[in-house]
Amino acid sequence: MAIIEAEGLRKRYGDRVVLDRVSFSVEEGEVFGILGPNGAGKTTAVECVEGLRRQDSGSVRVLGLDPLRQGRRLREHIGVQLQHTRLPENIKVWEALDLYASFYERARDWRGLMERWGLADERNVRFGKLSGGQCQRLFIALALVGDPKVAFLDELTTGLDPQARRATWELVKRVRAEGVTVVLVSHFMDEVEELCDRVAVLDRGAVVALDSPAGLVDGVDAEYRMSFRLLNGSDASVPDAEGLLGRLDGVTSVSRDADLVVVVGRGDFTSAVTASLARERILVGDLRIDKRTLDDAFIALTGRSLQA
Ligand SMILES: Nc1ncnc2c1ncn2[C@@H]1O[C@H](COP(=O)(O)OP(=O)(O)OP(=O)(O)O)[C@@H](O)[C@H]1O
Repeated sequence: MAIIEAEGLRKRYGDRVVLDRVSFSVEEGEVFGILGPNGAGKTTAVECVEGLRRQDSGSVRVLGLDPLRQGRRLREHIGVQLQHTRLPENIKVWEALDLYASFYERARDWRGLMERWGLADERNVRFGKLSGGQCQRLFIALALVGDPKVAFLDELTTGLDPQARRATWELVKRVRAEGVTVVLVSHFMDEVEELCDRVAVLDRGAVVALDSPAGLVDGVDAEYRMSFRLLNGSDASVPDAEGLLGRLDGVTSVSRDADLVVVVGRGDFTSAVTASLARERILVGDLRIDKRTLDDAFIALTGRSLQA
């Protein structure tokens, strides 16, 4: 069942089109990613869905409610961690949880939440003294204090060190395991690959693809590479590996440095290469095929790297 339906969202700031007919739906129980480079319109899209910004046109339904006209009712059922959430430096962990719980009619027992999210030892620590990872744990706990059906997590791991990022990923998995649908806004490929069931790729305000991470990788005809070493003896018998392999279907380039051959291509070119090597009785070792990644898919979709 779709828990969120966004249809044809458009938004401009002055002359600048920030969302251009953005549509997606989120199924109950999934982790849905919105992926794109800085400025792609991710936060704008998600804040229209949350009812925090007003789209110029297009419609949104979250849990069957219109976020603009039924915002108060909706906010009882959603949890939001905004991209730039800050709390007063002096507020203690327990005070923040108590405060947020007061915003909801049917809040969860925040003491249990504090235990569950590993914050019990920090209950009296002031916000300004928390580490990056502890802050994220607190923000997730705050997003869950109203016992939401959907949690929106925007750029959750930006600025965290690798260890804290991984720990935060485990928290997101736990949120999902508790039955909460998660909308995760991110500009990190690895995060989306690890956590999301489906992803909308946003580029310059438009959804350029929407699929599972694996589906996105398989769906685009991105180049990838294989490499191998010509084993002793075969080198002399294959003076023209470039010519032999370069003619195969899907191969776009072949380069050779002494006994190391690198073949770049598309589609199922690796089968053609291995079959051709076998036919010519060319022995190879150190065979490596570099997996296509979501980053390759992103480059194929948008013409640029997300990580740049
Ligand atoms: N209130 C506003 N007024 C004018 N321009 C805005 C406003 N909010 C956002 N923008 C512009 O709209 C574009 C999209 O911003 P948005 O924050 O939605 O992108 P994003 O994909 O979430 O990027 P980031 O990851 O950097 O937050 C950006 O160019 C931004 O400068």
